[in-house]
Amino acid sequence: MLYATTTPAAKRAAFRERLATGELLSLPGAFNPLSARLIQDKGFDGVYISGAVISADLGLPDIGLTTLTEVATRARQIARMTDLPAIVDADTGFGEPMNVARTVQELEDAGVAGLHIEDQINPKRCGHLDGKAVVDEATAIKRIRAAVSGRRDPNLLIMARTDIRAIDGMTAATDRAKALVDAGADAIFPEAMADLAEFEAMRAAVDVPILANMTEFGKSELFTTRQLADIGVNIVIYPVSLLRIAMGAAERGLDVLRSEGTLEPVVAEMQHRARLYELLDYEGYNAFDSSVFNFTVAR
Ligand SMILES: C[C@](O)(C(=O)O)[C@H](CC(=O)O)C(=O)O
Ligand SMILES: [Mg+2]
Repeated sequence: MLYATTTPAAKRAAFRERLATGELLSLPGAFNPLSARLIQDKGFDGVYISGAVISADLGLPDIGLTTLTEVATRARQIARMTDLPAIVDADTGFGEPMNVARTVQELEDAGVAGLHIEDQINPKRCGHLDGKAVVDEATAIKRIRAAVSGRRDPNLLIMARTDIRAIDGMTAATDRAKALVDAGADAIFPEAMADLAEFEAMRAAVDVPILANMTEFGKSELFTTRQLADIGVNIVIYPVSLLRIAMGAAERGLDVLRSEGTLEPVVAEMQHRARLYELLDYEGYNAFDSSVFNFTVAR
């Protein structure tokens, strides 16, 4: 009932323990708090909170228009609804190194288990678009150092994302990743890897956990969890997938309503009211309610 009961500190500690096993942890992107519950119910290891989804949800493109306040608010709403650890996309950290440190504290207060800061210039753009640019190594390092110094819970996972592969190639990407690990990054998110061999090269270059971004319609092929686990990837995210699935279904439903004047043909595809109530734990609220109202006080 209400929010999940696992504390942010416990989620962070549990996430660190799971990561230390070396197994592949699978994190679908929650496009709202309710979908975080579904992700937990289906037995995934964590939830991802995507910057692209937060932007799209507001009707905006993913080009650095969202504010720290918007991202932290959404992260808090999603993270508190699940016992799973949540990893949030902090884009470029919302400013200069001092701002990055504050971003980390705000997101830590929002209850996430980890976050990633990328090395794109401001304003950033989706990592799978062409025409990106990255900052120099010294600036990228400053962002990660600032992030690490901002954190108060040592278990908050600070992940460095590098977008340099699409600009300067794979050697630049492994060099940048090593420098970011030396700067204190707990994990590496190598953006827009072209194939499995590139993930393998990244795996060989650093000895911290690495993340694979299995976003659809992007620069990477969609590898299976088996393929990614076999080469030692530690975290896989499906950042925008649930939003794409839901929006695809919504579009098809609206077309049916428009053409047939009824949604009857698509009712079977809808989540049933009973299932929604199960996810929302109506039962729990009923029990709470009756315990309040059936309460008798001895005089
Ligand atoms: C992971 C990502 O940063 C996100 O915001 O979810 C995006 C995903 C996408 O646009 O498909 C990205 O830059 O890869
Ligand atoms: Mg993003």
